[in-house]
Amino acid sequence: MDCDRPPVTVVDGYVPLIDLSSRDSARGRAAIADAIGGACEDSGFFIIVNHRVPADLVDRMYTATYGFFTLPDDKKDLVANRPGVSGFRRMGGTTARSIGRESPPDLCEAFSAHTTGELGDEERRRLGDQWATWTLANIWPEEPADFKPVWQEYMAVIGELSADLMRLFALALGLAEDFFEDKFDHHGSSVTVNYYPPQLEPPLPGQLRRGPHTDFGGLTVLYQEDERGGLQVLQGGTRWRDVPAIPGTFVVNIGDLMALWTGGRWVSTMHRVVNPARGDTSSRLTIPFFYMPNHDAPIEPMRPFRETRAIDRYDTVTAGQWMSRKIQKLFATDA
Ligand SMILES: O=C(O)CCC(=O)C(=O)O
Ligand SMILES: [Fe+2]
Repeated sequence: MDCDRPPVTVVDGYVPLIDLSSRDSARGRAAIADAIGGACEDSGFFIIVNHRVPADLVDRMYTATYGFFTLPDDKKDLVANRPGVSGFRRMGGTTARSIGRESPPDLCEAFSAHTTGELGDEERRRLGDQWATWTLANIWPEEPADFKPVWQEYMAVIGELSADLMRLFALALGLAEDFFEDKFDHHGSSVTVNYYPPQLEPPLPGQLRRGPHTDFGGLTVLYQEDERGGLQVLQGGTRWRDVPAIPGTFVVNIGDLMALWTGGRWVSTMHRVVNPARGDTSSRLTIPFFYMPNHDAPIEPMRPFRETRAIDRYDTVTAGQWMSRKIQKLFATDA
């Protein structure tokens, strides 16, 4: 790309499309960082194109994951999440509870694995003493046969992309590019896939595919199935905007910890996934990679932002405590 051309294309005025192709040159990085900074102050959401994640890897990840979710339930239950392991959940939780709202459970199945999930028991025990998903061992299905290697490859590649996005975030905030490196050098990120099954029955009142929430961590890189939208992001506290599903792109949004670190200058925006129109019985699969900082990273606003407005920290001190509190609410079986 010509670095003099702005790297942003406005798709809908709220969630811009940012072209990452010039990210090898200092000039290109500065222009991209500028576009990212604008988006993160406004909506906290943007879409990336020319991200260099091989299309073939995304295809293999989609195919293996879709293959798993469309197995019979008894096969999926072989790798059901249980104490000490991640894995399959028939119900993806009640996401609205993470923001203190009550609703029927989300119409969603989920499968999770963590970047720390392959460590030995002893090493995982050292990742904090609170209940935490990133201390869970991964559990893998035998079918489809390539599920585990494809997920591992995908997590490594999107982890690298996320680390570079954090370097661009640092530039956007006027910080040294490596500013966030020591906050993510033993990160416990996860892929928690959402499979939204065909809706053969009408949803209950107030029931969504995923209820309103903000993401908890540093940033999220989301693959959404082409042309089957549903993701909406809140604008101005009242207006839900559709996030376009554009083939070959990822949606990136920042999580609560970026908002906390920047003293609220960047926004972690509420989003949700709405149901398809009645009679539309298509399923939808999305693959979010949640880039979570080290569990022991502090969460007070970073030095340049200490004087900006205070935000609710739930009196938590570390990133791990914050994320653990949020995740527990989401999966609580009673409020
Ligand atoms: O499925 C989607 O489009 C988004 C899901 C989401 O917001 C999440 O998993 O945090
Ligand atoms: Fe989300």
